[in-house]
Amino acid sequence: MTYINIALGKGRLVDKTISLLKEMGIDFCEYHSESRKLIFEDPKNYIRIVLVKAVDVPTYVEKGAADIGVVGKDTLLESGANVFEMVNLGFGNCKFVVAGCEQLNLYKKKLIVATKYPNVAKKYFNQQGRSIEVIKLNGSVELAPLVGLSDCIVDIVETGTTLKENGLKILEEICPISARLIVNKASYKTNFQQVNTFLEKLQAIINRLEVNNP
Ligand SMILES: Nc1ncnc2c1ncn2[C@@H]1O[C@H](COP(=O)(O)OP(=O)(O)OP(=O)(O)O)[C@@H](O)[C@H]1O
Ligand SMILES: O=P(O)(O)OC[C@H]1O[C@H](OP(=O)(O)OP(=O)(O)O)[C@H](O)[C@@H]1O
Repeated sequence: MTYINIALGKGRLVDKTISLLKEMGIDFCEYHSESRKLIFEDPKNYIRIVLVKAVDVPTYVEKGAADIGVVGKDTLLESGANVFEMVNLGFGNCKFVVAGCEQLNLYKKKLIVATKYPNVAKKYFNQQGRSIEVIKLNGSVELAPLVGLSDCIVDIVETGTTLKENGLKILEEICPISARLIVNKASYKTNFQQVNTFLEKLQAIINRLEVNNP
């Protein structure tokens, strides 16, 4: 048996992922949320987790540094990584939207869009034949239209609190988002049995949780 390496983004998705793994009988006894350690192992189950920046999860998996990754659909779409997307984990639910001031004309000639997700934004507008100028930001994106940096934003919305507190509205919905389990293409072939057993166990737990929590 070899270890299965799982890349997890340090951040919002980590606790739910570790709880889900625990339901599967996989336990990283040394792990706690304040730890600065980046690798944890469950030697009984041959599972190792590596904690990376959320945006880097697709890279670790595509390049084979991890066999499996847990990543938001937003990050996955933006990365365009060449990986297998295998399971919708059903948490980390939010949605991609275009947001701005209520009276904004989204069809104005040169729309300036601020976003952490330039590829997603370009694809969405270009598919509709609308050309945009993208300004790439790394956070606090809601600020951009308020200070005249952009006309609107493409970002994720969960509760809507950030938009509301900054006087912005959802103008268009792009697509729903949730956490996804991704698999390296080579690992899926060369280590099929071990990876597939893991996926089957995981799917069974997700099905059970859905039945108990519809
Ligand atoms: N407000 C939110 N509500 C629900 N899910 C969210 C929210 N923000 C992000 N997510 C989901 O959780 C994933 C991980 O978010 P997290 O904040 O940990 O990383 P990040 O967005 O890359 O942030 P950072 O730049 O701080 O590392 C996102 O890719 C998205 O799928
Ligand atoms: O609808 P809400 O529940 O308010 O959540 C949405 C906010 O959460 C994310 O930001 P994050 O907290 O990751 O901060 P960031 O500005 O650094 O991206 C996202 O970019 C929104 O700003």
